[in-house]
Amino acid sequence: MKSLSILGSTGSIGTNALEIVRQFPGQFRVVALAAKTSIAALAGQIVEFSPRLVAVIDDAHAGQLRSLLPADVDVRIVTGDAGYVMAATLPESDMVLGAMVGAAGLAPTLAAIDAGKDIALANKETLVMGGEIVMARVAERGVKLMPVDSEHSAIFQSLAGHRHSEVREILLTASGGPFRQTPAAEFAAITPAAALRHPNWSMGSKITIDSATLMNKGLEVIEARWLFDVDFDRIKVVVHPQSIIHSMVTYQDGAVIAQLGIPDMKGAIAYGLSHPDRLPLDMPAPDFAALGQLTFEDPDLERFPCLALAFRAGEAGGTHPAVLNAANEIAVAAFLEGRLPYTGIYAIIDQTLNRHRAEGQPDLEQIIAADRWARKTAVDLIRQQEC
Ligand SMILES: NC(=O)C1=CN([C@@H]2O[C@H](COP(=O)(O)OP(=O)(O)OC[C@H]3O[C@@H](n4cnc5c(N)ncnc54)[C@H](OP(=O)(O)O)[C@@H]3O)[C@@H](O)[C@H]2O)C=CC1
Ligand SMILES: CC(=O)[C@@H](O)[C@H](O)COP(=O)(O)O
Ligand SMILES: [Mn+2]
Repeated sequence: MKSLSILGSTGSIGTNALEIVRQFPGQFRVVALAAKTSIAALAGQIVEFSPRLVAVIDDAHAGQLRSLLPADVDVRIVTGDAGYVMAATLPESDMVLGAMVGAAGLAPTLAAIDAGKDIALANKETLVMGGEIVMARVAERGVKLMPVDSEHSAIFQSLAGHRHSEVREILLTASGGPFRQTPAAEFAAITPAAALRHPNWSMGSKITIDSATLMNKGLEVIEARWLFDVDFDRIKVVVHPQSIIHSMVTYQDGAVIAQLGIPDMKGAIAYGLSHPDRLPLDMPAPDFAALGQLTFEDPDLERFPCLALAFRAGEAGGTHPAVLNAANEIAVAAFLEGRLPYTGIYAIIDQTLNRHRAEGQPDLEQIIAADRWARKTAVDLIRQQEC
């Protein structure tokens, strides 16, 4: 029986993870949950899964949560950054699923590693911001870090049983998003509703917008660089609109090993939680005859410049990736609120990066300072455009 802390339990990854726990009650139990403000959903999860501890954003939401729970429910409710760290480091917990969205995932993930927990990591922003520090701490503490992001789970599976020294390159597949075939002239008029219609995956709103700009793939390139210790010049992106091949590894003899499956995150989440076992999921394999064909194309960096920007920030290193990530979070939120056009997402990140004075080999404090600076800079830039 594995005891889990699920950070981001009310989100897309979190609820899929709880569905797996529901299906395999003999394998997993939930000891801690964390969310931000989705209090009604969290109350339902507490009643169903009986965690010992739950973390929410602040005292007001803790009060709301307590008022929704039946009087006989015995759960400790904690709040804020310290509360998220408590959920991540609970002594009873064996593994922490990092499924918060955004930079908020970094501190609890590091705390969990320091506490000796195994990690199943969906929160790619953690590795974009602090990949070098995170991987060093994983090695120091000797904990397991399982990738949950579908491409990285596929790469992990495609690397198994092979020598790192024999890898030629990593091939990250990208769906291309909802605007793969949209002419650039139409980009300025793209609405949040259109950008939220991902062709293949059902996900939270931030990552769905990232998929629509191809920033998601850029963040994943940086994530792969740290997870698999491969330089940027050996990570390639290939657009594969069917999202059946989740990613591939090319070896020095030209052989390509891939992992395939239908686009359903329960596969990657279950593998991350249960490795080295494979759970008997109620999950169909792809029907290849029905699919007919799997197709591939190069990404169009002219129409999707966020991907090139992420490669540049990754290669520049230091605090650049944290700045890229923070400016992207601010710009995506502004786009979703209707305060920034789709094309403004790239513009704001680019302008923020251009103003950044980078730290070469940053420690955690410097990364957090760069994140704060980039948020403020991006907010100011968006305000100036609104005037
Ligand atoms: N969805 C997917 O299929 C995939 C997601 N990922 C990655 O997994 C992570 C989660 O994505 P997804 O599940 O789609 O996101 P969602 O937006 O669906 O869920 C986010 C979760 O994080 C919580 N949360 C948000 N902000 C904070 C905060 N500041 N502090 C604490 N908790 C917070 C939310 O709580 P509340 O509900 O209360 O707001 C919610 O539980 C992201 O990093 C994403 O890139 C990677 C691959 C696939
Ligand atoms: C499911 C998952 O892992 C997402 O990150 C997915 O990859 C998004 O699809 P895109 O390839 O469109 O970014
Ligand atoms: Mn992915």
